[in-house]
Amino acid sequence: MQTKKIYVAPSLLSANFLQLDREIDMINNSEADWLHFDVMDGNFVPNISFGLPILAQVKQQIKKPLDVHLMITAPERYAEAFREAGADHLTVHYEACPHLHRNIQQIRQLGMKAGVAINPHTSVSLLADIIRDVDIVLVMSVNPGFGGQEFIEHSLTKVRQLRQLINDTSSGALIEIDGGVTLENASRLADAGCDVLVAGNTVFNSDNPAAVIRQLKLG
Ligand SMILES: O=C(CO)[C@H](O)[C@H](O)COP(=O)(O)O
Ligand SMILES: [Fe+2]
Repeated sequence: MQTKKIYVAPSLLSANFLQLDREIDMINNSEADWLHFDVMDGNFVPNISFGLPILAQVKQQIKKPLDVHLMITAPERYAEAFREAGADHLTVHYEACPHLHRNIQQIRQLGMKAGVAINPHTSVSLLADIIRDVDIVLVMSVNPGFGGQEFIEHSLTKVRQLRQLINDTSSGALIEIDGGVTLENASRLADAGCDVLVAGNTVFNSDNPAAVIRQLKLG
């Protein structure tokens, strides 16, 4: 049973886009901490979602920090544009960044919190030399590209390894888990060391999204 604060970040990917106005109001009036915004380019991942113009409009109405997850190749090309469109946190993929340290510096210099995401096959040990420089580590617990997939159980081991790495290095990074988060696995994720739960399908495809967000926060 965990007692620390758990952040909940509903993922807009599973929202009803014909009723975005209502969905954003629901988030504003809920206990959600951040709004998670998944950008996919059809190249790094086999799907295309939404991008800068939508983010800029969402920014006008949302009252919570915008947590942008870039699933795109060469994300450094767009860091400044995402800042201008309203991103508060910008997370790039380890697998998409041969110059990750430079990319993280760029994001921080632009005034955003900087995150690194790792795919299910990417080892936590590869983060040893960047862990002190990031604000967020996003552990993908499904293969990126789609909402509503099944949680990969091995992700729990990765979260425990990451918690150990963060403790050993006195890093201040938050652990964010993304993919297949449900009311059933939330407490195990919190106990393993997660700080932030991203949830798309579980929140937006429920009868009472605000109540689900509240329950997820209890871990
Ligand atoms: O990054 C993502 C997909 O690549 C999404 O944030 C993630 O899949 C959330 O959706 P769900 O909670 O429905 O699994
Ligand atoms: Fe995501």
